[in-house]
Amino acid sequence: MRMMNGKYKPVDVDNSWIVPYSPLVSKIMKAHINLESCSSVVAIKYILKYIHKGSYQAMFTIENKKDEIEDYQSGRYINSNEAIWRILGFPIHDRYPSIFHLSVHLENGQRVYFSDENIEKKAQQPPETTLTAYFKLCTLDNFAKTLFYYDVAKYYTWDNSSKKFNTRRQGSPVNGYPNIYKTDTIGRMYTIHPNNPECFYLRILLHNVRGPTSFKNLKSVDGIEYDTYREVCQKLLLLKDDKHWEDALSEANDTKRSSQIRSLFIIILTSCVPSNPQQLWDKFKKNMSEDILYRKQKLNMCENLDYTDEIFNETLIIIEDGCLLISGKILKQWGLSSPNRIQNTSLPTEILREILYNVTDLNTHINKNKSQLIDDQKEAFEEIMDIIKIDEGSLIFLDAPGGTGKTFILNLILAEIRKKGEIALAVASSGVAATLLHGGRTAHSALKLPLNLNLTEEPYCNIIDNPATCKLLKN
Ligand SMILES: Nc1ncnc2c1ncn2[C@@H]1O[C@H](COP(=O)(O)OP(=O)(O)OP(=O)(O)O)[C@@H](O)[C@H]1O
Repeated sequence: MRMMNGKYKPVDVDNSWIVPYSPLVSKIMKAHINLESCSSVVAIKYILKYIHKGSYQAMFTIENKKDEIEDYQSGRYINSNEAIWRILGFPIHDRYPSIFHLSVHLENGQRVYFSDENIEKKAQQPPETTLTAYFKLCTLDNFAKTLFYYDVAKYYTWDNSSKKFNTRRQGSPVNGYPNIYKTDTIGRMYTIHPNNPECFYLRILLHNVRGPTSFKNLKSVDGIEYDTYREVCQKLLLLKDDKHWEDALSEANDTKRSSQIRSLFIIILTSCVPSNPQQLWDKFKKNMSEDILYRKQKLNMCENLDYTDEIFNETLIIIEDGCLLISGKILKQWGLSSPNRIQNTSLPTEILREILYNVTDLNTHINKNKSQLIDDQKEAFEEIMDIIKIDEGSLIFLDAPGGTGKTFILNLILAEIRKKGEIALAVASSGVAATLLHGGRTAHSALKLPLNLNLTEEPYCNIIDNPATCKLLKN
């Protein structure tokens, strides 16, 4: 009976259901054998499938789970292919050529396992790794000096107990070096992700520098020692240029705002492994700082204010904050100079506003107006300048009838002081008066004078404890 569409259907069983038995063939082959003639296209199945179909699958349970031998024997399923493979004694598995793993780490950056008992000893003398042993080998062995790190396993074996490389005793001899034998062993350095930049560049150097004797030695090229492995890679022209990143930033510069260019730079730094971030920064720092410059120009009411180190420093702080957020790394780890965060807090716009005058403009102003001074003005101007030069501090009252040139002299004095990069705080009692003085502000604003003296018993200037304000007033 056979199930079809939910119903049993009767099946006729005839001779075709019986495996044919041929006594003659069985006798010739000395085995029970079943011969079938395949005359249709279905034969292809027998030719291709049965040779490759491999083991059958089986489900089974293991009662005594603690007995590993029993588990193995009960669970092992040997199919015909595997059985014949074993009967004929073919190798079960093979690995060729052998692979030897080589550690890559920064100086004192190797992994050290320690316990409470041996922690001090391990700290004083960390165990050798294949890398430090390779450096030692290159110091002592002339042949090793000719090798790249990845080649060392071909000629030397690693003694794990003494943690050092020994010359091989078997293999093919090497011309010119008696007692050195070569094998096919492949040395594989562990992969280092570019997010670990210095180690990544160290690995590149190990692939390209023969016989280094120390970490320090790897950092030296033509007798010059560099600070970072990245610089050495650049010096040896091992890194690709950053043209495509330059193009990306240039393109962004055509259409994007400064903050967006900064974001792109942050992404390039954290995800794209640029070869020379410093060069990218130098090229695009102005584009990335435009909004900050604009803000400072507005704040200082000075359109001539140009890019300064403080502005770039502020940009770098924003970029570093972005990098920290994405990858937890500071700019120094990409070979960029670290922003000065202290400087940023102690040199705010308050001081910048007073020192960032355009010297050319000031000189033009002085040259134009100084020669116009009349005798009285000249006398007053020179006397005041002399007092300022003595630098002992004093109170000077300049009084004259209205419209006789007091403000004219004051602006000249301000320009004379400011052109030397010194601070001259110009204040006036009213906003209108303040606009007449170059860079003028109201005294109430600059000195935080109390607005209504009648309201407080002991009036005082509300200057908060800010080093920048103190410095400004002191100067
Ligand atoms: N030596 C000079 N040469 C050319 N122009 C001058 C000279 N001195 C003053 N002036 C001009 O005279 C005008 C009045 O000068 P200023 O405003 O300095 O006078 P003031 O004494 O400050 O006036 P007030 O008391 O009303 O504030 C200004 O336009 C100024 O440029």
